[in-house]
Amino acid sequence: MTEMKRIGVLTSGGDAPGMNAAIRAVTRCAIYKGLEVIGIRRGFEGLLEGDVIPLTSRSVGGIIHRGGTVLRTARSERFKKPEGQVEALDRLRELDLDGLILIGGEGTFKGAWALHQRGIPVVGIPCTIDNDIEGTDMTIGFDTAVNTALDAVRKLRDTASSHDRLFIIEVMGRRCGFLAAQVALASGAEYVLLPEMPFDLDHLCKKLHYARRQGKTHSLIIVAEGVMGAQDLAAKLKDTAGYEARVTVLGHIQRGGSPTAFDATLASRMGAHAVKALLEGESGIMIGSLCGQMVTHPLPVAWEEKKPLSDEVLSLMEMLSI
Ligand SMILES: Nc1ncnc2c1ncn2[C@@H]1O[C@H](COP(=O)(O)OP(=O)(O)O)[C@@H](O)[C@H]1O
Ligand SMILES: O=P(O)(O)OC[C@H]1O[C@](O)(COP(=O)(O)O)[C@@H](O)[C@@H]1O
Ligand SMILES: [Mg+2]
Repeated sequence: MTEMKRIGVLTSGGDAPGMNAAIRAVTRCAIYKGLEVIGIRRGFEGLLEGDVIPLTSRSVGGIIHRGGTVLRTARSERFKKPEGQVEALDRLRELDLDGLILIGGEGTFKGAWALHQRGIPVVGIPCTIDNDIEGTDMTIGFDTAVNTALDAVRKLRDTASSHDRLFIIEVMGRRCGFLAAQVALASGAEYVLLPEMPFDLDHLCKKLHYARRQGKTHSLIIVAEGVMGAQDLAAKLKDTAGYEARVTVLGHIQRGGSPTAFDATLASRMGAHAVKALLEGESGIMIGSLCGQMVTHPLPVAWEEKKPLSDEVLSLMEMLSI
């Protein structure tokens, strides 16, 4: 095992609130343990270009509460190819880095695994508003995104109830519905459409008819972007059952803003645990938080096992939306 002297840290994939808190925790814990820290800008793309900056305790000051990522982020097609990975290896050697901490989602972890297999010690910190990573109850950024979307949905409920209207609200989630399900439950929406479940227009129309018969004068439908666009859903409801719906697409607003206390805390704990794991000689692993405890798993856990939606949450939605 090489003695760790100098490590790198990068953020990659979609940004998420709490990325800065994680960068700060990694940097300060590493410096506390006597390491030098190099920040790599714009994820794998910046790594390929050698776009780096030394990080100090002071340079990561004043960022714990800020959304986005001071290191910036990117999605890099070049790095996905073996030639890109070999090039990245050369850059890492030139930079004289003994290990790398990668903050991002499932795609970032696949990239981290490629580097691990090529002999670079890596540790992944799960950070995405999608919460679609197995091995951790929560990813950094998810709680903030839920609260941001919830705040918007509550405002829409005000106007929906004042005008006796049906609203369709589209939230992020191309392949997973954690955000949609949690926002729907917490906002008291009548219906939620998730990528994990088959779309059933007939069932939706029946629920809306039933709601009206029960005396409900307004309804909220949450749809994850991966199921279909909110406009398309509104058109289907109009064509099939004559429903007039107002549409709101929350979009990238869900990715910004200050991290909640939960996310800033999770990011700080995961950042510290990542440095500890790297110093203990671990590699090819991700940090997780299970039942409040910091844990580690091999990186492939993140994509080989699909994180299931909670049946309890789904059946509760069904019960509470009558
Ligand atoms: N299979 C893969 N092999 C190597 N690198 C990958 C792979 N998948 C994704 N990546 C790298 O990770 C980056 C971030 O992944 P992406 O899926 O965009 O975001 P996230 O990490 O948030 O899920 C990609 O742009 C790419 O450079
Ligand atoms: O910002 P982009 O590139 O349009 O990507 C949008 C996607 O990124 C996310 O916000 C976050 O996904 P990742 O964390 O996997 O990058 C998804 O919810 C959304 O589908
Ligand atoms: Mg992802």
